[in-house]
Amino acid sequence: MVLAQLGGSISRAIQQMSNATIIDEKVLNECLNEITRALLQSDVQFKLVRDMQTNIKKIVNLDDLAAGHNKRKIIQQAIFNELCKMLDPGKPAFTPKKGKTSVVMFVGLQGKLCLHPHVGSGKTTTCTKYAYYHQKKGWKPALVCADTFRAGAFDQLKQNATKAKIPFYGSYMESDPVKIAVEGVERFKKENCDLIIVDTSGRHKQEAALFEEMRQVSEATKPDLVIFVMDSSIGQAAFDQAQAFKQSVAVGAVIVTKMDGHAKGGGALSAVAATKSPVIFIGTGEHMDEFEVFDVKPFVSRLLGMGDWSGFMDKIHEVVPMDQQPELLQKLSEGNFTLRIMYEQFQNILKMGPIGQVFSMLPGFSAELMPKGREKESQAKIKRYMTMMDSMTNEELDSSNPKLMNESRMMRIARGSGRHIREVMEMMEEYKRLAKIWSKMKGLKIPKKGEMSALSRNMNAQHMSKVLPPQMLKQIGGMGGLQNLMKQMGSTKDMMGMFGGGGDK
Ligand SMILES: Nc1nc2c(ncn2[C@@H]2O[C@H](COP(=O)(O)OP(=O)(O)OP(=O)(O)O)[C@@H](O)[C@H]2O)c(=O)[nH]1
Repeated sequence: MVLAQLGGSISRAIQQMSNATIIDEKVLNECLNEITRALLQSDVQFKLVRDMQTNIKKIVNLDDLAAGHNKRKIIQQAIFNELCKMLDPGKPAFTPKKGKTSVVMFVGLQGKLCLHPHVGSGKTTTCTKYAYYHQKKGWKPALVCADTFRAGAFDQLKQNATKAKIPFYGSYMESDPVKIAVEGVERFKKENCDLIIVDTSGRHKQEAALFEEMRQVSEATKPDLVIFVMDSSIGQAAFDQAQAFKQSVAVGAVIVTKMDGHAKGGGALSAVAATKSPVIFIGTGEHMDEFEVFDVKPFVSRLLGMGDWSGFMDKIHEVVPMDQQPELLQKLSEGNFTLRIMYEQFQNILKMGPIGQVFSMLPGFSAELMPKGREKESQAKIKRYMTMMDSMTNEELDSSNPKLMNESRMMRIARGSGRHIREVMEMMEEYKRLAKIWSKMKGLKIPKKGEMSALSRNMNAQHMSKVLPPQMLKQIGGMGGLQNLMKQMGSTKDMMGMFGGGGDK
């Protein structure tokens, strides 16, 4: 079961429970059993699932709930909290500091239980993604290839590093991974790199030999952080594998790769439990920038189909150039999504990568504009749209009234750009679709980065109702239910917490 399906099953179970006129023990048990089934099917370890069920039952004591309490809300919140707890080991991972040298060692198994035994966990790719992510933020990362077992590992790292313009170290001749690791770390310390990343072997003749090698590399390089890289498709094997690494080296964080694939994602939860370390990033594709910071609450919100405002805002900050941000956010909060804004955003997309990532974070919105695996086609489409928009007048670009674009205007644009009128119409449909989504931002106070709580303070039920997916709103009991809920919760901040946007970052 893919994670999205897991989310769907859980949401359905909650929905079914909410439809019941009276929520008694039987209804609660049915709901919990449904959720348990979904989690087990997603490869979450049995013990974790059982504990979660017990905990929810403990928190939600139906008899104790005085009449008038919102049982649904309590149960829903309990499920949300328990899922968060599963993914949050309670202590944050070591975070390297810019300008201060840190050594980060990556470990992970090739994964003989993977669907494709010849494919690695994605460790080497992830090392580069991690380096690239930090480099974009002004760090001076460097890559060391201490995988001497797999022929081609150094070439792969070299290729990736060269593409991203990140210094690297490795050897075709030397067969001692410890020696290479130490030399590489020494060299980059001298060169004042602040993030020295050591990639290690993922396969060996025997697993015991691999773990011993990890122990030696770790002892010799004294990493500040050891990151366990796990393929999201390893399933139930995740717990044992993660635990085996934890016993050899001090794993401090987890990165789950291939979250874009068709794998069951539940193993991630098990890896967290086995290593008592948080997931810090997830890999969402083969490209360098398909790498996302992992935050528990927004993730669970997204999992439950509740949308992820904070991730969305972060993406805006990442994708839109700094100097354009205030202006764009201002325009959006006025609700005027013009063709010119669309044009400017297309420019950003072409510069920065798929906006599908951004839109997929909006509540109830899937990445239709840039479907996964069809990025090239989508880019060509965007370029085509931009050529057509180049033939538009300022009046047309700055209007937010789609009625302005009558047939004769569209004919002129088609002629001017050498495209068919059908294509201009298609673009206008795309514009209307985007405008509709962005119009939900109208009147919304947009926070600066790091001011998420400002957003929540300024959210009222009206805004909330606009951005929540309709099925969710129904589940809460429509506008009235939402207002009640917000009153009961005292502040909208808690509400946003529940929907994934709460708290300062
Ligand atoms: N779809 C998808 N593919 C990924 C992701 N991360 C890595 N890959 C692909 O997975 C394959 C294996 O990645 P590698 O980085 O070579 O794996 P490795 O773990 O270093 O391999 P070993 O050294 O053998 O352990 C490559 O084809 C990568 O492009 C991801 O997040 N999504």
